[in-house]
Amino acid sequence: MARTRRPLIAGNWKMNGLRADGLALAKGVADGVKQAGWSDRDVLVCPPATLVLAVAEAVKGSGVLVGGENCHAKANGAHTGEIAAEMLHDCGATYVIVGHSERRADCGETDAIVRAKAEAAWRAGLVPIVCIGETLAEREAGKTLSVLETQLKGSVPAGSTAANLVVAYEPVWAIGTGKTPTTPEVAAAHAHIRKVLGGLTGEAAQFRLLYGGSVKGSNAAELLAAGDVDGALVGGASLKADEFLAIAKAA
Ligand SMILES: O=C(CO)COP(=O)(O)O
Repeated sequence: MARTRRPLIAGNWKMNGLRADGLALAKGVADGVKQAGWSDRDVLVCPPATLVLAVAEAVKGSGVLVGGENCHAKANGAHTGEIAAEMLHDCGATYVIVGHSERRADCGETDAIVRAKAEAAWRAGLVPIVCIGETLAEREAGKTLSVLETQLKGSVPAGSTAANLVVAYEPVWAIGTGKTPTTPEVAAAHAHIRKVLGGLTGEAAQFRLLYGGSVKGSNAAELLAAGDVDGALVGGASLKADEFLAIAKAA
């Protein structure tokens, strides 16, 4: 299929992976990507912070990109346990996920905090992947599109372009549940996201919009073919090299 936007398949490993497993997974992905020789899509792995440096070294030369799962808004300072975007960049990352719903829920991250983190990513030379998505209660109340719009307006900084920012639509109720929206529902959400981004930035057509939430090898082709979907943000299925590669192949 002719695409105007370069697909991005991103794996979010979440809080999974000790060194041996993480390195084996990274090598498996790197070998598969090298063998496939893709020049028409990006494959990104986002390991826990403890593995960013080792994974970046393990995938060097394969074309696989590396990202962080989160960053702090500040470049340094008295923030015990936090990780600056500059530190991720220093370890070989080129992307960072910000505003994942697990962090919004677990750590109370607001749209304003997410926006500050996206700006921090730019400061460090990283591309932020800004996550948005409705809860089941919001979907059932018919509020999906308005929730996405509010999150976008609050989380996407001024100065965002298709080259410096990616948006991931992850319905909270689809994460880790095996449930997914229907293809028309995904397409409707992505069309709305693109429209809102157009209003915010004036250049919506080229933005890469990822779908995330229970993406697997078996449903990737269908989800990736939905209108305005330019890739996937994959959780559980990114922990198996073969399955993650199958998803990347479907892009
Ligand atoms: O949260 C996700 C990716 O960021 C999706 O997780 P699952 O693919 O495990 O549903």
